[in-house]
Amino acid sequence: MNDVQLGGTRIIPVVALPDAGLALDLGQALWAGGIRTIEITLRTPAALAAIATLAEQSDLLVGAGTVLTAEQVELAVEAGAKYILSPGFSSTVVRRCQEVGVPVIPGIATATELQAALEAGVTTVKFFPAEQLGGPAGIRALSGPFGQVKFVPTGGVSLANLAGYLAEPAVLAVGASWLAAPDLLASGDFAEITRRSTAAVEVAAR
Ligand SMILES: O=C[C@H](O)COP(=O)(O)O
Ligand SMILES: CC(=O)C(=O)O
Repeated sequence: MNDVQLGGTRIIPVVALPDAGLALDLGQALWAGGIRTIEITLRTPAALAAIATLAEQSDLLVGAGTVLTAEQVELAVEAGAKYILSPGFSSTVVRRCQEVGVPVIPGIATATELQAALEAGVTTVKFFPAEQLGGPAGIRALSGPFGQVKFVPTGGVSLANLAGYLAEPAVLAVGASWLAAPDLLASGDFAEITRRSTAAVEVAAR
């Protein structure tokens, strides 16, 4: 269920897209930089249309983020999302994903939430907000009692600290917004999105 193939690069750009018309240019810019997956957050009205566009017209593995309700699970999957992410843990969201048969990566911030996720049958979780929760050391600490869990740290991950996260054996991939930052999307600076992607993929390949 949770064996999401995160495109090999272990880097998930987390994107709040202001306009679905940007989706294809964004997808191409990320792909050119070696990125193979994307998390489109349901934080903007453009999100579902952007998911549909990228699912149909790009080779990126498209995930839907900030999924907070069972209805949003359905809408995201209908639009073409191949995996679902949430900032926190909701047994309702997880159950709907399991019923629909789509991999889900819920967020956790504590050992208690992680136990709830395990009880719900989830073994891959988002660690959010990662930097504020202690970064790689926080993940290492949770990995002691929860050795079977894979983490997707998100929140405060940057080019500067990326290598430290990826060096953790329990880290499946990281999520981060700096690759396709809001100011780059607003100004249409897709070349910079490719540059940032290339730099991140280079670090991940080391
Ligand atoms: O809401 C936060 C995003 O999910 C990712 O965090 P970030 O902007 O610190 O990379
Ligand atoms: C926090 C995050 O990445 C999400 O909203 O899914």
